[in-house]
Amino acid sequence: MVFRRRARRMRWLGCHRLGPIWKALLVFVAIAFTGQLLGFFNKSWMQPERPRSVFPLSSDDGHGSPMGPCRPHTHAMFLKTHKTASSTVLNMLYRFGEERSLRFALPLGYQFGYPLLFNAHRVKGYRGPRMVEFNIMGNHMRFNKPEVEKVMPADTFYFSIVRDPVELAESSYAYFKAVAPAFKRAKGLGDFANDPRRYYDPRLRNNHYARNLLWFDFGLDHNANYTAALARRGEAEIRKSFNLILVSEYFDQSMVLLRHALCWPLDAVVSFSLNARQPKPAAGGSWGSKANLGAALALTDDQRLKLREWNALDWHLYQAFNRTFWEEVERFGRARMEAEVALLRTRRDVLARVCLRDGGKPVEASRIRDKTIRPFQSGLVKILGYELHPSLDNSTRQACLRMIRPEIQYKDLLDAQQFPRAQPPPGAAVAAGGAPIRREPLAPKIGDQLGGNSIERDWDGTRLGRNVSLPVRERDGKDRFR
Ligand SMILES: Nc1ncnc2c1ncn2[C@@H]1O[C@H](COP(=O)(O)OS(=O)(=O)O)[C@@H](OP(=O)(O)O)[C@H]1O
Repeated sequence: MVFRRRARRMRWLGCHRLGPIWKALLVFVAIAFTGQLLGFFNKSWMQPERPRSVFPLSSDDGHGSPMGPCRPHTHAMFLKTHKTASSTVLNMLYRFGEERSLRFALPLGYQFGYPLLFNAHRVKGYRGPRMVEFNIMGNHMRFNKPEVEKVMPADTFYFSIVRDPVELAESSYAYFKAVAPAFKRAKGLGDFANDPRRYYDPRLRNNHYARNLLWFDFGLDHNANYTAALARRGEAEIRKSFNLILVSEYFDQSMVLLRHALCWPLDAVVSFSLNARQPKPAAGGSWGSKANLGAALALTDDQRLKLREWNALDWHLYQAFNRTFWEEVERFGRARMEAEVALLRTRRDVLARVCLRDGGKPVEASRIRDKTIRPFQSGLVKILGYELHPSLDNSTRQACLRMIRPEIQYKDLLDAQQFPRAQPPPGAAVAAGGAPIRREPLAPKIGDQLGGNSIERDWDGTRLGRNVSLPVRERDGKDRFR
């Protein structure tokens, strides 16, 4: 009976008359249609003639909710605060700008003279106040608005990101243990939290990593004694300068707000977490050959409270901007936010399946076969990166590579694109994306103590120069002048 009905239906559809070629065609159309729905084959992924990105260039890429008639912002300044997921945000800016051939305000080394206050002359290619149109600025700096304004256009969108200071302290301790004297001397973060003043000398270079790091990055005095009035003044100053402050703990919601503020397509804010630490080992385990780092980072509730007090200025900022953030979400609409976050996560899952090996899990640098995409390593813990799926076609590979290329390598690539005449001679190391880079990121050599180092160096040891002759580090690690 059932079979008879099915046979009748097939006859009605005319399938019995279809030859094998028509059947194959039908199957192909069905696959292509499903692919479209899932976003695998949007226009940019299908065009083989030149490497394209996963991101179509309109503000409405068909994946997110429609953006309406707004025009995408192309003047953006991101204050890259430390240990706040800022490398993940910077990667989005890099991708967005690279795909649209926007001009980046790039540092001579890898940071804008950090930890000194920002100065416009730190920007490669700067020729005087607003002489050159820069679109995007986002490398680490200690914020200094009047100098930034010399570089960026008047209609620039300013934004930054904050994180709970206790989580931030943990990340900072793990990463800067070897360079911040206050951390170096303590047995562990708990030990430091018990009595920070015992370890902390405000005169020593790099100790800013150990106290009110957000406050410091925003250009404020991080050693000032906390008072409510001072904290409110600092907060007000930041509010005057910035259009939006994101919150690391609510990264996806932050991306939705950012995308709407900038009128950017959904794909521009879909990302894989970069610069993540290897997770803490289970009790009794150890991290590699080093001491038990799990114990070094363990904190009691009391120690967490003490860290909050020690970083009281940052705690104030975090609370204030967290409140504002949720007010923004309220204005945006809670239900609308939930729907957009769900879309963003679905899209990230799809891209992870397409792009990444091991189901998209981040892996230790040493396991990444392509050495040119290994992330920079620092401190006590292993910083994780990604491996690309081995069987990607060229254009898909280029698009995926953009999403996982570590910060240092990406900066080198953009630098080479913006200053093509300054390329190193043939034979220098070439990154996966075609850019010359150092073979492997070098260990950081941050200047020791105040006044102890006459040659000015960036955080990673790069010797800094002026715009006239620019030092580059070649594959052999020697500085040469371009
Ligand atoms: N998407 C997303 N959401 C939440 N958290 C994220 C995300 N991406 C990166 N991270 C975490 O951010 C920490 C690294 O921060 P930064 O990239 O700012 O570090 S750095 O200052 O540039 O070295 C680092 O934190 P820890 O793992 O606690 O060290 C990353 O895991």
